[in-house]
Amino acid sequence: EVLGGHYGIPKQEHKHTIEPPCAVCPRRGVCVPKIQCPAHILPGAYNPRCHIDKQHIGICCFTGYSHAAEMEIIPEISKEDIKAVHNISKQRLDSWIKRAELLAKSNIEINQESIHHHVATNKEINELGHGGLMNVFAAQELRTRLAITESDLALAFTGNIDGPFCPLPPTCPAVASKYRRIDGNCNNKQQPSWGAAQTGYERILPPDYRDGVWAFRLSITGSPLPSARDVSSTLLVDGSHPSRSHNLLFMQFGQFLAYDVSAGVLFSTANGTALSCCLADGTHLPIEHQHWACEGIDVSPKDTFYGQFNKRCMNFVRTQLAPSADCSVGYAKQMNGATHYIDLSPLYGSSLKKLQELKVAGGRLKSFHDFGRTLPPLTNRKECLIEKHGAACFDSGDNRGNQIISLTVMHTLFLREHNRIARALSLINSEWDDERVFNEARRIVQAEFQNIVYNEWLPLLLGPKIMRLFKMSSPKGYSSGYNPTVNPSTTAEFAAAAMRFGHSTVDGNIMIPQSSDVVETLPISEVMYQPSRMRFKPFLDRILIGMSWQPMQNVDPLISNSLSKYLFHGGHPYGLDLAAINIQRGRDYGLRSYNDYRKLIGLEPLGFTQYSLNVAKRLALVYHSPKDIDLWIGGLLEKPIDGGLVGPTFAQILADQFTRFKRGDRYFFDYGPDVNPGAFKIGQLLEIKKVTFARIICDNSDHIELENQAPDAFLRADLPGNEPVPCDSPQIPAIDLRIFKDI
Ligand code: HEM
Ligand SMILES: [Ca+2]
Repeated sequence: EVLGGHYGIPKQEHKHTIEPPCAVCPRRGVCVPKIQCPAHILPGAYNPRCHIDKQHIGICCFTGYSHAAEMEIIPEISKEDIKAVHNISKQRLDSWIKRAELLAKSNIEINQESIHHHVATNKEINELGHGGLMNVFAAQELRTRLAITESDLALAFTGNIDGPFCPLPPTCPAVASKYRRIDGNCNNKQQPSWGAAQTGYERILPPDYRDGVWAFRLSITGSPLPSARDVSSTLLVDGSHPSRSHNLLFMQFGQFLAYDVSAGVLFSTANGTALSCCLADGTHLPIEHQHWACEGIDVSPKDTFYGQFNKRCMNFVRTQLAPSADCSVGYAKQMNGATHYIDLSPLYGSSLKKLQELKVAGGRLKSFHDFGRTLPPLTNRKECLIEKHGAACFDSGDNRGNQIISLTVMHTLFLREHNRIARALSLINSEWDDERVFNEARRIVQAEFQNIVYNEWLPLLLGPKIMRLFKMSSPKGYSSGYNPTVNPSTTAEFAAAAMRFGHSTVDGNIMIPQSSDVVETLPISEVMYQPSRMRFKPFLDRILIGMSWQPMQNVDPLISNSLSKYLFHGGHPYGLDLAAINIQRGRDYGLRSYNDYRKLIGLEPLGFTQYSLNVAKRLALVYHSPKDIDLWIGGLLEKPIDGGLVGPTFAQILADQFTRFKRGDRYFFDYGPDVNPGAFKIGQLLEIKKVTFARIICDNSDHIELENQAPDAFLRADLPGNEPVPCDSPQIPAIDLRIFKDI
């Protein structure tokens, strides 16, 4: 094996002073898994052990579900202090913007390649982002003026401050709408902007920034961290470890889901075009020509791959910041351009403006009729790499929908599902107007999606034990567990590290069956931002069949070259390194080092020597100290937990997140009318709960070559018991839409 056998981590002996766990937590504490009570790692914290249920031990938590990052307020800051720093931050912002405008006009020859992986911005979003920046300036200024310590900053925000950058709270109707708002606002009654698009990521642990506010962290030794590219090229290798059970559809659904809940908005020029941090000759832009958001990744002249191309700089642009909803001053919080909720943002978008572009008459989504087949609408955005004749790029609620053709397939399936249901609803309820049809179809498809996430996909990721421990398994009918104090927002740790486990599951090739005995090997580097094969009639059926048979790759330190050397190469002999970008993104978001998260979940921190010899050598080659290891790297080096795909650290971060997405979402599909303004009638809910991903494929593929489908769509079709069956088999139950007749 490439990394010398067990790169994994030896089983940890628990060395607790064992006092018996409490039966009931004192002082009305709640018994939770450690990760849901980050306050337990604070010095002097008191959190006795307790029984979560018969099998699981947790800790008594007295801070509810609030996390370490938002516990107390720095008392000694006065209104006057704040006013003074506001003025300063306003000036600072003006000068930064001026500088950026000058840079945009300078005719220095920047590197144009591979700068299109990008979430769209517009004036309104950039304005909000300026609010976020002013917050950071104010925090930096306060820190130096008042000698606020880093640990104070980590714990505390100033209280509500009337600044020029406070976003207005959304106005919500007195009677909650039956339908989710497209931008995610008005879900939580007390905190109406929680989970909304363009708000900040939450955190599990406070950030680790050099200045406590926004600057990249340093090594524990005080020197800079190793280059993200060096870490990637030293610790990760290309290679194939196919999964014995999970197929490529599992991987592909994961990316679609990831983009629903997370879309880091990068800084851009004033008119929204992407920034470049590297020169045409492959070196970094001189400092005086760099935009403030540049953190171009250093590439060593001795780089095993990029060295031959004299490439010394890999483009990296920082994520924009969000002003805090409660209008307080503190460390930087990155901006999520999508709604944090699981609500199919990639299909419907996260703003009214986008939705209006996507909607058409009949309550349907705009589509492109390609000789009788429905595809997402074409777009004329210039993001598709090779603009040869007929080259297509598709529009959707998410600008990343063309990143890879198998992702475009997901968009196509759910677009067709929406239109299929809309059509059926308007037949059953002929008196409904378009708006009603659209909203009801959207509500149903969102519910189907959440059902697939929680009942099919997530159990296959985390295993039954964690599903139970975090109380995420669903009952037959309505479920309970809504908790208005739970912040549903995506965490920085989830978006910049744990959920990126998926990058390890990507295979460099997709197998496309051409006929019963010929299979085409399609390198994914040929279908990034090049989805035009979608227009080839039998392609959709073929790739769906291919992905259901083909194993995904295991979660381990093996990353396909197509991601780590050729990402978005666009015809050049090299592309970007997604692994290096993941590491750099973690530092951009102030993620703490891996060992801090181990401590958080109750595991011993690791030293180099606790890894296998080979891995230890490589780790020591790049990192100055085991306390420097980046979270994404540390997570990939862990051995998967029993019954799950990822190691314990990622598993806990993911589980914490998916509990928030459920407990913090008043519109969660299987909550009853007691909490959910859009609750389904029980009979309707039972129909929706029948819908599996296999059903979505059966109802929305072309049936040119796909007639049979494996019932467990995320498991390999060659697994015993999962043999493909005809689409009308009772093993792939269908929803009876007649139950949605409004009488
Ligand atoms: C199939 C090929 C894939 C490609 C080409 C791809 C590419 C990318 C790129 C370019 C980014 C932006 C990186 C950055 O600037 O920070 C990204 C982010 C991300 N990816 Fe992937 N990815 C793929 C698959 C997956 C899968 C399978 C998953 C999860 C199961 C996943 C999860 C994520 C997450 C959570 C982010 C962060 C999104 C954000 O917050 O903006 N990706 N990916
Ligand atoms: Ca969403």
